[in-house]
Amino acid sequence: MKAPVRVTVTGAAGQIGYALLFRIASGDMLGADQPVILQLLDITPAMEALEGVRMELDDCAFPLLAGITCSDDPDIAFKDSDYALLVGARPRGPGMERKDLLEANAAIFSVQGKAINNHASRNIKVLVVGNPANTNALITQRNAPDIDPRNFTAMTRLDHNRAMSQLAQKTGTTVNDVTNMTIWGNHSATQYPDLFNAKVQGKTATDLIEQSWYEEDFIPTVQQRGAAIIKARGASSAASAANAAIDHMNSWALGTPEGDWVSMGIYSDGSYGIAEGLIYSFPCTCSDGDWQIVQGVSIGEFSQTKMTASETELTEERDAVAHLLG
Ligand SMILES: NC(=O)c1ccc[n+]([C@@H]2O[C@H](COP(=O)([O-])OP(=O)(O)OC[C@H]3O[C@@H](n4cnc5c(N)ncnc54)[C@H](O)[C@@H]3O)[C@@H](O)[C@H]2O)c1
Ligand SMILES: O=C(O)C[C@H](O)C(=O)O
Repeated sequence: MKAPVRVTVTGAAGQIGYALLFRIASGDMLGADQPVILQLLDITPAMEALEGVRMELDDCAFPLLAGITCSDDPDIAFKDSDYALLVGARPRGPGMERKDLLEANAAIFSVQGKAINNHASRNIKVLVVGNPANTNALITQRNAPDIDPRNFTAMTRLDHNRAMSQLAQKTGTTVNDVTNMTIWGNHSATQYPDLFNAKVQGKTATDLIEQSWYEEDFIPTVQQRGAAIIKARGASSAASAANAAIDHMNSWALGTPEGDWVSMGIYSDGSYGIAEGLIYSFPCTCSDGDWQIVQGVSIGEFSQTKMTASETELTEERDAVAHLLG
């Protein structure tokens, strides 16, 4: 058996937390041979509810669960942490865009970035789920200057998975037939799901569908899926968000399959002309616990316009939180 790793989850008493913790503890995220110590963070008024979640985790008798701590202090929750899932943040309600949460949530991530910088493992892998995820990841990264910026990522895997399902349904196939999906940009309504490079049973997706469906149905459906779920459920996505967080960390830690890639919001190195230092979603392969941006993906005029629009939005979000960027 491997030595246990420390996994911090913030917002652990919330609805995504409830769908996430049991899957981490059962081995879905880091593998069936990797014990975990859960370090759970929430705010002081949520401590009693968090204690209830801890009791339920105990009651599952997970063989891989080597310990649980619950705290309202980020300095304790991030101590020696190897993996961190930053979920704790306010969700949006009907009629809001995710960037409307910036003011309410941004301060959380500057505090947590500092705690990570001061207390976490130098190799920590951080996934930001709390919205607006890309810019919150940027704030976290900029407040942790002693840690490699590559270790800070934002979740666009839910959008990636949504796009795969929509394409599979349209082409009468299953998600097992869909590869090379890419979400470019921000986890927002400007995100760009790219079907020019996606494949269904090895064939280019855009050869199998009409351009009108792509532009008028597929892209808006993927872009607006979060809002559609809020409208239908009266609460934002939780189980599918937790599932995507598991997928993101699993790919990063254990690798992506040969010939395929995943979408990750990562620190831009200037690839595809995207401003360096933004947290932007790119196609990525992962191996040996590290990610690489897939190079040489073909970008036509249609794609370029949409990729730039999302980059512009991220630049605006970054400028709006300049005071928190360390
Ligand atoms: N990136 C994505 O794809 C994606 C998908 C779904 C939801 N989200 C976002 O995830 C976030 C959480 O959603 P939820 O449905 O679990 O919300 P929720 O309200 O059910 O839970 C949020 C939890 O965070 C806690 N919290 C608040 N401030 C905190 C702080 N400073 N430190 C630690 N914990 C804190 C709250 O007490 C609560 O327990 C929201 O911002 C939501 O918009 C992102
Ligand atoms: O849409 C939201 O606000 C929640 C989440 O980001 C989602 O995409 O489901």
